[in-house]
Amino acid sequence: MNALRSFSARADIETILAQLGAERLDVPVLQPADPFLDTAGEELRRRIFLSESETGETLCLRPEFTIPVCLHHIGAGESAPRRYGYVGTVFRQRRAGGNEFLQAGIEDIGNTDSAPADARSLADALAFLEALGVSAPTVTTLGDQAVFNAVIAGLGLPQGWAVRLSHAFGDRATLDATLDALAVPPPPPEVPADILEPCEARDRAALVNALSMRLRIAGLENSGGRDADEIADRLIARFDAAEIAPDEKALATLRTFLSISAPLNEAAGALAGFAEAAGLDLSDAIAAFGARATEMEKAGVDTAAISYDAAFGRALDYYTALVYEIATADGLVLAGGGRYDRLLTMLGAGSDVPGVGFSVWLDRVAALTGGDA
Ligand SMILES: N[C@@H](Cc1c[nH]c[nH+]1)C(=O)O
Repeated sequence: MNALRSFSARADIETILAQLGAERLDVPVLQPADPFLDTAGEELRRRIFLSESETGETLCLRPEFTIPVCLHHIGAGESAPRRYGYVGTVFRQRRAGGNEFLQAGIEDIGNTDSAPADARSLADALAFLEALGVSAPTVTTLGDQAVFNAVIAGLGLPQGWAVRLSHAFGDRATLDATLDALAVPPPPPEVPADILEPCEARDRAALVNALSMRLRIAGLENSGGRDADEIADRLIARFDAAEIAPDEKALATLRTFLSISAPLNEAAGALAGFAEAAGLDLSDAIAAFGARATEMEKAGVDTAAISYDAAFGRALDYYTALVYEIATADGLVLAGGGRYDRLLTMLGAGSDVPGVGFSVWLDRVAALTGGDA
């Protein structure tokens, strides 16, 4: 596998990146950890290799490229759209197998014409795999966080639940657990009387006082743990959650939505049928979805061969709309990507900057093609 890191392998990738119209960008292996911890979500957070600088800054070995590429774009003060291409090692802790993986990809940042940019991203990912010599049939699965969010908004679920569900999208087990919890709200936490009273009254100031007193008595104040404010917010959220009556109809509608699966060229119709039956106005989300599928066709993508799965998401928190993966017939993911329209603002951009991109897992491709990537 050492051959994967060889110069000739990288030179091939650079040719492919250039052919796909991306400019090559190198980003440091050692990155500030906070941007990943804040924006990438739980699944990646668990896998990050953390370290600390002499000055106390928390650093990490880059676990992926999208965030460092966005940070570069912001830091360089770019205002024009750019297409960045990259190749290099990413580091993720795994219980079994290796911890270092070779990735290459393209991030298309600042292009406000979303539908064609999305289409180009998927077409590029497919072309990338073909250029690497992947000839076995692949399976492309597509999901859409924006459609999911529109359904949640249309169902009028309480804000706290909407946020939880939106975060859970991309992780089927967490999503199912959240749906189950929504059906049977958890009982309120058991707390002593001096805490219970302000909780039930939702008297936040009194609750913070009572909690501060207990922390002080226990000698825990300012011990670097969660402080009274944060504990108060969590307690109030748990009391709120316990009081929300389960809305069975909304839940059933949500489950029906999550079971929708159709070839991409029929998916807008399937979504429209669902929206009508459920009495939801999803017209904006469906129009954007349909326009994107049309652009994909124009870009030469066989949309009849792509599966839209309403429950499909990726386990990274920064996606806002399109998500997709290209896998082998037996489910090994070779490439994945999607749109992240809020990520650059979260990372410090002064105005809205849209982005879409994908990464290819070169080690897996090499194992498949028998080549050295
Ligand atoms: N960085 C993502 C893939 C991606 C690139 N751009 C958008 N998404 C990953 O490692 O899975």
